[in-house]
Amino acid sequence: MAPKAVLVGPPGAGKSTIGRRLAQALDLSLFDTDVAVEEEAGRTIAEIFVQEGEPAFRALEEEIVRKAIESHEGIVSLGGGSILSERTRELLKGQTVIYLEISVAEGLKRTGTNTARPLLAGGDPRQKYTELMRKRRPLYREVASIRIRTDGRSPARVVQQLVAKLAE
Ligand SMILES: Nc1ncnc2c1ncn2[C@@H]1O[C@H](COP(=O)(O)OP(=O)(O)O)[C@@H](O)[C@H]1O
Ligand SMILES: O=C(O)C1=C[C@@H](OP(=O)(O)O)[C@@H](O)[C@H](O)C1
Ligand SMILES: [Mg+2]
Repeated sequence: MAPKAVLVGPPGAGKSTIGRRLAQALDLSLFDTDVAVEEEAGRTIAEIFVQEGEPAFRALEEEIVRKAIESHEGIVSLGGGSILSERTRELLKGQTVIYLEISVAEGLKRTGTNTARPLLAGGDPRQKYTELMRKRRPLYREVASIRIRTDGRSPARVVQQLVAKLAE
């Protein structure tokens, strides 16, 4: 069985927040791959990055994402960088994939004070986020079957629109 929907997008787009609320609205369960990675590793994502490096994190993430896409029947929220994996992009073909779009300015506001995302830590966050979007925007678009802008829209409004789109 396939998930009802898989959420993708950059850090701060709302994959975890919207995923939780969308699952509630549809009476489904949420599988958040970041949470599963931390449970599997017994450490936080920040700790995995520091202790083992990003490639080790990506390998674990790819495995957890595969299991989620192959077996979770509810809503799946992916980590922002999951789509960097070609194998994951292949698995997403034919799935209902929602790309939560967000501007760099709004993405920075939403992630700004949170230190849990090692990829945005250190250096100039605006430059990092801009560069991240330059690389990833084509990949988010490639895997998406539904795109929704989240700037200036409350989570409740985003969920309302997604429920309508999923019923089409
Ligand atoms: N549509 C929205 N409008 C305003 N704030 C939002 C919205 N979606 C998410 N947020 C806030 O942005 C932050 C990051 O959201 P999160 O769901 O963790 O994003 P992601 O999982 O995509 O990185 C949280 O503080 C959340 O409350
Ligand atoms: O964009 C990324 O590469 C990452 C995003 C994070 O998830 P969120 O997108 O939920 O913040 C988390 O998987 C990790 O810190 C790496
Ligand atoms: Mg998240």
